[in-house]
Amino acid sequence: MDTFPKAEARARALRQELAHHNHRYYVLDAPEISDAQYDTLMRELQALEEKYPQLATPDSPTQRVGGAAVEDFGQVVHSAQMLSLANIFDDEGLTEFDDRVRKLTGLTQVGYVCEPKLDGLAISLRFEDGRFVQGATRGDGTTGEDVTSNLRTIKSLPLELFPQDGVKVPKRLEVRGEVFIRKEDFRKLNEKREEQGESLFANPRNAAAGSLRQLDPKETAARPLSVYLYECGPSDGLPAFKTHTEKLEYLKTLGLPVNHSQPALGADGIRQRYDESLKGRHALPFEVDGMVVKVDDEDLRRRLGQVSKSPRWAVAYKFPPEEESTLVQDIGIQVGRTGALTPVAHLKPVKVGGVMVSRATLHNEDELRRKDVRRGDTVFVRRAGDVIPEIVTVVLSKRPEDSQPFTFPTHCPVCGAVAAKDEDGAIIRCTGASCPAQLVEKVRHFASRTAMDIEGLGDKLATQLVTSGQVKTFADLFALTKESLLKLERMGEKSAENLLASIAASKQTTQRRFLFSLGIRHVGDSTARALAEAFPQVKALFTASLEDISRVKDVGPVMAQVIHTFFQEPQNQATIQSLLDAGVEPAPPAVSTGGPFVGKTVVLTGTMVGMAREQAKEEVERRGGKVSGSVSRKTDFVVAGEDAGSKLKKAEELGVRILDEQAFLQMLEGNARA
Ligand SMILES: NC(=O)c1ccc[n+]([C@@H]2O[C@H](COP(=O)([O-])OP(=O)(O)OC[C@H]3O[C@@H](n4cnc5c(N)ncnc54)[C@H](O)[C@@H]3O)[C@@H](O)[C@H]2O)c1
Ligand SMILES: [Zn+2]
Repeated sequence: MDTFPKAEARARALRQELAHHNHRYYVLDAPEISDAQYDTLMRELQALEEKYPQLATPDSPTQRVGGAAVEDFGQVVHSAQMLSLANIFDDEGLTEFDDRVRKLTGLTQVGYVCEPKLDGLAISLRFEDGRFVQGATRGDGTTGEDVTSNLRTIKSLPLELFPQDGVKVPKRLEVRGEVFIRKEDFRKLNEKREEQGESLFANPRNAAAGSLRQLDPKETAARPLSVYLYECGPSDGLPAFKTHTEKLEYLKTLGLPVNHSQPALGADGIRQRYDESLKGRHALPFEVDGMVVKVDDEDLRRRLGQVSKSPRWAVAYKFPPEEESTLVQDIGIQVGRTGALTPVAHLKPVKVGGVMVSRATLHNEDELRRKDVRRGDTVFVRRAGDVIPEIVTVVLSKRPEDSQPFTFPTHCPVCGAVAAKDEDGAIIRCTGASCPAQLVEKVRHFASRTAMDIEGLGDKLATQLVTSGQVKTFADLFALTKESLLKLERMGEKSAENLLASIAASKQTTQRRFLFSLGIRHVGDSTARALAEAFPQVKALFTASLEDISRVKDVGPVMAQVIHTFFQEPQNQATIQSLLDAGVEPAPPAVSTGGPFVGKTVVLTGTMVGMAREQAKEEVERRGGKVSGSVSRKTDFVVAGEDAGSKLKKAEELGVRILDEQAFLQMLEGNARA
């Protein structure tokens, strides 16, 4: 049970806590907790003050607007107070609001307007004789900060009013609205800050506030801010508006950027608008944290008046939060199907965007390092729409003193093989050929047509074999039995027999196919061929040095490193050994010790009908010949296709032996082992 002394102590603690968060939010633009968490604290204090009215002090955060104006800026005393809005969070709150309005006005149905609640910061602008003369932040509602020079840098804000035909420029106009930053601009701004090693903004609202409240207007000019206006303050020379809608129309005729506003009749009309705007929330180019509901009729507004810090005629109907702060309990490494090691933050579970979130990906090592997320950190987590949750920023002010940067593992946490960086430098991958985390993908590749060519072993079967535990390494494929295969779902006798036959047939393979099937990163078919030629025996690669491998045709330094690491890995050596033990016989490429091309220099000219130039070259080289680009006395044969020109002529002059396509093919076939 609540007792008064306990409630009093709690209220004092809450006030202190809220004051701290107000300072971080309004003055420093660097909150430590999410808006939803702040709202929860606020509601707890409000409930206590309602229960024990003697606890409500005039300086309680429940009674006051925003935070104090920072003195570094000039101060502006508002000609009429700038208020906050009361919040509602659910349908019950909406019904209460509408009931109260109807009771106070005596109406059975009230006309409202609904507007996006822009998530930025409130400002007040003054135009005199059509010229923009002063702009201020809300501050504590009574006194704001003079940010005139900064506001001048906002491109969408006219510095001079240009009314449409027939509309008179008011003598003095005060307008109120919201400065905000578009999502796209926010993303770019944070990217730029990241590049420059500056701290990131937790969300667009803090980015907008931080950008507008710069002491140097040049800084503000570099930040892409926008502004929408939604209210008039005390002015001189304005028409008398009957409704809010009329007022907004008028502001538009003056050339001012005005917030969207839509009519809604009664609570049901509001409900419909709320559903629509909740659905349309992500399609908007700017962040909204709710919908503002306002009584449309200006006269009714005057009758309803205000309570301590908010008008009675309006309310902010908040959306479910998409951003929360929480604790990083641990950072783990996930190994994906392609072997990529992905850091994942394990979070203290928190509800974001309507679902419980306990994990957030950190994408890769670079991202982790850039954001410098550590165990024990408090972070802001976002989940907008269906997007996967992500960590936006770390709350540095809450980082534990003994915190250590996360060190990325050098070995795969699943199988223990060395983890190596991709050539593009972003992704770190496990190099283990039998790493269970990557096995499905690897088995599928192993069996594919250009690899071991095991017919019938596609993605689906590979998944079944791996998840059923029948295949833990490639070699297990050769130990499969009909009996074990029949245990798999939807596997019939016939398909099992066919599969076993095609597995058995695959044992007679070539060194090229075998090397390709191992799934070494970057080793495609042609690299496999070059490797096979240089290393006809696979086990020679276990002891090959990096230099040996670099000498292979078309193998660059990055690839050489990958290949070297692969064959050094004991796990991979074991896999290869067990494949050989299972009876796989990779035939070395045919090395020609005899035949018409050994040691001969060949020149190819003209167009051949049955074979591309590249292929003809390979065929000659495979038979121990050399292909040269020009004809000389050292040339042994010239192969002349159709339309052969000067090279053919030269060969004739020099008396070099000339082959037409037909003769060339016959010579190839005479020594035609692939
Ligand atoms: N995370 C934190 O630490 C922390 C600290 C303090 C405040 N806050 C957040 O700020 C809120 C309180 O701030 P507040 O007093 O500015 O109230 P508010 O932001 O909930 O609502 C009032 C404000 O809404 C804005 N607004 C946007 N669109 C509008 C429209 N179409 N018509 C009228 N006004 C519109 C105006 O700036 C107005 O001042 C809290 O509920 C919380 O969400 C968070
Ligand atoms: Zn692994």
